[in-house]
Amino acid sequence: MRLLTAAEMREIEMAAMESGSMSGIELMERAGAGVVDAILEEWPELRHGRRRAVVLCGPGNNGGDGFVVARLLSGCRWDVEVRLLGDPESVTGDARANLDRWLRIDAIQPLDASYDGPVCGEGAADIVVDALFGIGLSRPLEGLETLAFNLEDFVDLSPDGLRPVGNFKWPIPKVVALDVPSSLCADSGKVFPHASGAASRFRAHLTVTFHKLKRGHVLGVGPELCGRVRIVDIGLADTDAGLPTLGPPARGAVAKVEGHKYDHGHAFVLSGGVGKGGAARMAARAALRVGAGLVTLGCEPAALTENAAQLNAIMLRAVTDATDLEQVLADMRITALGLGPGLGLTDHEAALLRVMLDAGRPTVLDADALSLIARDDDLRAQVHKRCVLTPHRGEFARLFPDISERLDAPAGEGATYSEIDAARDAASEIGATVLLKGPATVIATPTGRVAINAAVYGHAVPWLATAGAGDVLSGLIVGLLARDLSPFDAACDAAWLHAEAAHRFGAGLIAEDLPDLIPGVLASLGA
Ligand SMILES: NC(=O)C1=CN([C@@H]2O[C@H](COP(=O)(O)OP(=O)(O)OC[C@H]3O[C@@H](n4cnc5c(N)ncnc54)[C@H](OP(=O)(O)O)[C@@H]3O)[C@@H](O)[C@H]2O)[C@@H](O)CC1
Ligand SMILES: Nc1ncnc2c1ncn2[C@@H]1O[C@H](COP(=O)(O)OP(=O)(O)O)[C@@H](O)[C@H]1O
Ligand SMILES: [K+]
Repeated sequence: MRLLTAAEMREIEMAAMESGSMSGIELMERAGAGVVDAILEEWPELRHGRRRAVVLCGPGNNGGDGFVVARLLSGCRWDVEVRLLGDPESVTGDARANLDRWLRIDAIQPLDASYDGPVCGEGAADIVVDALFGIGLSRPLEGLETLAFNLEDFVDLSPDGLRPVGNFKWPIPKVVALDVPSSLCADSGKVFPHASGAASRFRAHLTVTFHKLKRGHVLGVGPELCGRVRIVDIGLADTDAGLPTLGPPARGAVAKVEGHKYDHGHAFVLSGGVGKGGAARMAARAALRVGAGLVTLGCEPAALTENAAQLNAIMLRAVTDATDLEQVLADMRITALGLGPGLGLTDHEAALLRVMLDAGRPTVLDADALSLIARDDDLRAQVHKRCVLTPHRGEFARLFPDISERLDAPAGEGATYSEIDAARDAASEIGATVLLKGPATVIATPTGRVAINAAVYGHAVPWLATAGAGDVLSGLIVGLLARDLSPFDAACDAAWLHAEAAHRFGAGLIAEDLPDLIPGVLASLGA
């Protein structure tokens, strides 16, 4: 799956039109027809009976698609009301041609403060089509602040899809967004606010997009606002434009074909103190499950008994202080390091972190290790290019406050800053691979390589929002680093394996389940 920016989509469209293989009007017709098919596939019951649609059209080509949808639904004997935002005279080009075709069928109504909105109750629409703005939206919304209704209200998550009105419960009109819900930035998954400061957003039950997904469908609040997404083929050539989302690791990257255990690397995971070892134990187990030949957990002497009671295949090593840790790491057969989960935040842990970074080996920095780095410039300066940092958004904000501020700002004028930009800038600033966690996890290197694991829509794994899931991810990366994968490949493959394992398990997942799901995932890759 490839994610396009709005500019990439326009380039593809322009190339098709310039080559003469497709005209703009043909593309618009295919887009509108694809939307109608998608609606009827999504809700087959709408194929029967006299149905009603309200189509909200904007002044550009997104509105043009809306006029096509209105015409085609009307051709299916639907009652269709078209509402246009702005002056009809300002509609030009292919959208104008389709507005004119619609005007030969019926009149249009203005979409302004005089309109109360699609009703919910008797005479309500079955479908509300949001064709106001698509990929052309590039600044805060104008002209919509006076609307008396809020489309977000229609996307009611009530399980029966009904809303009480008076003494009755009525079906809620289904909101279908064309290309993107109309306040969503197609490049970043952020929301454009209203120029007036009004807070309402457009949200849909179903978003129908064209040719390929756009970045905004996957990033930020995109998945929340889009509902479900369908992609319509409008006959544009398949190119290698866009950012590919991660797929399964190649068998060669994860299979164990031959060799001694030391040929598959030795991972060393540093644990927290007494009663704090659970997170590191889960990370160590994940490292072993993903194929590291050996895994050793280092802990303070007082925590040895507790850890020994829980571990068998994972070796234990007491680590008293920084000098002792230096001796452990003098063993060059230790090929990857991991620390942070449950580690602690005192000077003692800071000293251990310094030794781990000094070792210069592939190292995963997670959780408390990230917080230690965020508050100590000397430690931060020791981060090197063989490190992988795995912050969630809170840790990211502590580590990269300026970048985080840009990321949190709403969409404004011009290019909008996304998690992709943020991860890339963070990796460049700190000189190491950064994996920014979330439903869409972004991995970036200091040289500008970037990848995204999109656990959204059909691949959504909300059950990963569970304590310790991130600790397991860090362990998977340590295991793959120990096996000599590059920081970027280890982070990418681990992110995919982690989400895939969670997806297979589904509801009820807890972090402890995750390492033991890895063999099933590896087996299906032929490893
Ligand atoms: N590309 C393709 O291959 C295909 C594209 N197709 C369709 O075209 C869509 C893109 O169309 P588009 O480029 O005309 O942009 P669109 O989203 O309609 O918005 C632009 C209009 O909105 C206005 N406007 C902008 N911001 C505003 C604001 N904040 N507040 C108020 N107004 C604002 C802006 O005005 P202006 O900036 O010129 O003042 C302009 O009039 C795409 O999403 C898809 O649906 C399909 O037909 C299939 C093939
Ligand atoms: N809703 C979600 N969809 C997909 N992945 C998620 C979701 N919520 C959390 N995750 C993933 O679960 C992990 C949680 O990590 P983290 O926030 O560090 O938790 P913890 O510190 O408890 O281990 C990350 O890999 C993140 O990408
Ligand atoms: K739209």
